[in-house]
Amino acid sequence: TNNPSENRQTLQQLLTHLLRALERRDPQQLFAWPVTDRIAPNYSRLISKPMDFETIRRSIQSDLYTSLNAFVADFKLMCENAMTYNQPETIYYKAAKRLLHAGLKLTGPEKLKTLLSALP
Ligand SMILES: COc1ccc(OC)c(-c2cc(C(C)=O)n3cccnc23)c1
Repeated sequence: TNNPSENRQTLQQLLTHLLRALERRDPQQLFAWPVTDRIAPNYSRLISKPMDFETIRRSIQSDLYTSLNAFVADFKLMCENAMTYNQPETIYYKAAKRLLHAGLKLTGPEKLKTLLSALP
C-alpha cells in the first residue's frame, strides 16, 4: 500500500522474521548481545561501531530501519566486526563467516521474492 504506517508495519514484520531466522543460525548466542571488553580485551578500542542481534532488535522496534538495506548493513557490520577482531582460526571468526553467508542468502533477491510474495 502507499500508506506509510502500513508499510512501516510490514517492513517491521519482515525484519523481525529475518532477524529470527538469522538468530537461529547462532545457537551459541555469540552474536546475541554486545561484546564487552571484559570477554574480549580492547574490543571497544579496535571496533568503532559494535553491533549485535539485541541492538538490531531494538532498532527494528524503534523504527530505525527505513529499508531492508539498512537492516542488512547492520547485520553485515556485526559479522565483519567479528572477522576483524578475531583471528581466522577462532570459533568467532568461523561462526561470523558462516552467519554472513547464511544471512546474505536469506536476504538475497531470490529468497526475498518468495518472502515478499507472501506479504499481505
Ligand atoms: C564464550 O562465551 C561468549 C558469550 C558471549 C559472547 O559475546 C556476546 C562471546 C563472544 C562473542 C565474540 C564476538 C562476536 O566477537 N567474542 C569475541 C571474543 C571473545 N568472546 C566473544 C563469547
